Amino acid sequence: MRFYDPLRRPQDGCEPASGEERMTSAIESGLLPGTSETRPEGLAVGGVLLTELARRFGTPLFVYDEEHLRRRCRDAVAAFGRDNVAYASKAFLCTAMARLAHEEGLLLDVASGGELRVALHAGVPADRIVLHGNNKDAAELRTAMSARVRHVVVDSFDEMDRIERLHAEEHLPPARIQLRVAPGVAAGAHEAIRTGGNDSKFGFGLAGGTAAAAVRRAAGSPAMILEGVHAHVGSQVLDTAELAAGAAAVARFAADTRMDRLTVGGGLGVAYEAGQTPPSFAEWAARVRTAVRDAGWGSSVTVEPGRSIAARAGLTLYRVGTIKRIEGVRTYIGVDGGMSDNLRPALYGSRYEVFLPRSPRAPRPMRARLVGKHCESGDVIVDDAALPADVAVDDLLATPVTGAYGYAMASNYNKLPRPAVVFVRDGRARIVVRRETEEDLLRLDVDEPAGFPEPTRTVGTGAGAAQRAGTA
Ligand SMILES: Cc1ncc(COP(=O)(O)O)c(C=O)c1O
Ligand SMILES: N[C@@H](CCCC[NH3+])C(=O)O
Repeated sequence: MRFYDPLRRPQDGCEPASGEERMTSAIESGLLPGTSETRPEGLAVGGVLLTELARRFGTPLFVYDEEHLRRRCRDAVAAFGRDNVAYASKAFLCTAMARLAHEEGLLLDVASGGELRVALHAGVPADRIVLHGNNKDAAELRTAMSARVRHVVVDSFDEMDRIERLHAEEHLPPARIQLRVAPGVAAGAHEAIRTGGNDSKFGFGLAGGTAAAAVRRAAGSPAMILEGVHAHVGSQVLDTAELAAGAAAVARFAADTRMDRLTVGGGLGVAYEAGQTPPSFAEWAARVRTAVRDAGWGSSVTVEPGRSIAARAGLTLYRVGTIKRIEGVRTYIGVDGGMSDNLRPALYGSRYEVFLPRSPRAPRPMRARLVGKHCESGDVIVDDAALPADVAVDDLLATPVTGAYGYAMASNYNKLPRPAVVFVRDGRARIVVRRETEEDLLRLDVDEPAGFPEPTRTVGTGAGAAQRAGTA
């Protein structure tokens, strides 16, 4: 399996936009959040000027258009039906986001104990939460079973062992489960985000009868109430036929094994560059419905969109700090964030656009490489950025469509504090995740003189043991 090839950078499943499309202004690009508007002073989202947000909250800054998020949630529910949409919170999660998705009638898909904790903290009822993970530990399962989450999506026989132990030894209630199946169909913009093939760490393979064996085991266990099957083929999929193929494979299995429920995962792709047109929720729903019906499934289908809910609702604001022109080579524009707030270009070769919020209608004839401030040449945010010609040091820049897997995958590389996240709506901005401080960066450090192993705890004899114990 080959993931990242810097010499042959894959994109997000789309052809790169043509030269002409890359000239389009921010407003014409179709990439901005839904409530974006131009004012004489520049671009406003949610009724608030981006320049004003940067002034008040600093940069880098994640800005989410709350109305856009809500509209996407509603569109998804309209396409698939109430109780048939779970927001895949791995795309972007904080307390406010969990609450928003719940208020809009979505279930919440969480993929770890940490995500589960945030969802419960936000007040999302356990019976609206579905727990995923290819290697859930006993603590995660304990929390989920005690809280009685809607479903634990069981991924392996080892996980079944743990669930049975928790039920038998700690008398936890039986878990309502779905079985995650690897349908033998993989899709997605990059090898690293394709999940549904036979060669996958996720789920019970349909191939070789493993999934059928999992059904038999779960059905016979007092610790599990088997309610359905689940499959997810991959992420950033722009061809709904691929999503439908995965859905059909698992639908056939669900029908054959007489399941009550069928979940076909997320994966719907979004546009990252001007000129790209991703499918709508309605198109996805129509395609999947036909496919599962043809495969013999007569009931409703649940989906788990993450990216397609959150991506376009969010953008990142950066401040330009350096501009380096190398005659005959290229121009580098350095900003105050980088791969610690957007890992996707480095990880998947993903492509983005960049705009100047002070002039959202300006054409973008200039070419430059937008880079971050990390100690790494691969710290590229936009490899071949199109920008207005007058971009200067201290300018504010915006990269749209960073609402999914941006903040979610942020790190403290080079000890950069993670940015703040604000929601904007009706002319008001509210911080939903505060900016980390340098104090936060020290919070987990332990600075005590005593080390391990302690000199008195010598194990075994001889010089080697004494050396290991620190007494030599
Ligand atoms: C099980 C599962 N459901 C849902 C999603 C969400 O995918 P996306 O953000 O592509 O919609 C993922 C991630 O790919 C996933 O693994
Ligand atoms: N992190 C990936 C998506 C992973 C999907 C989760 N299963 C991305 O940014 O594209």
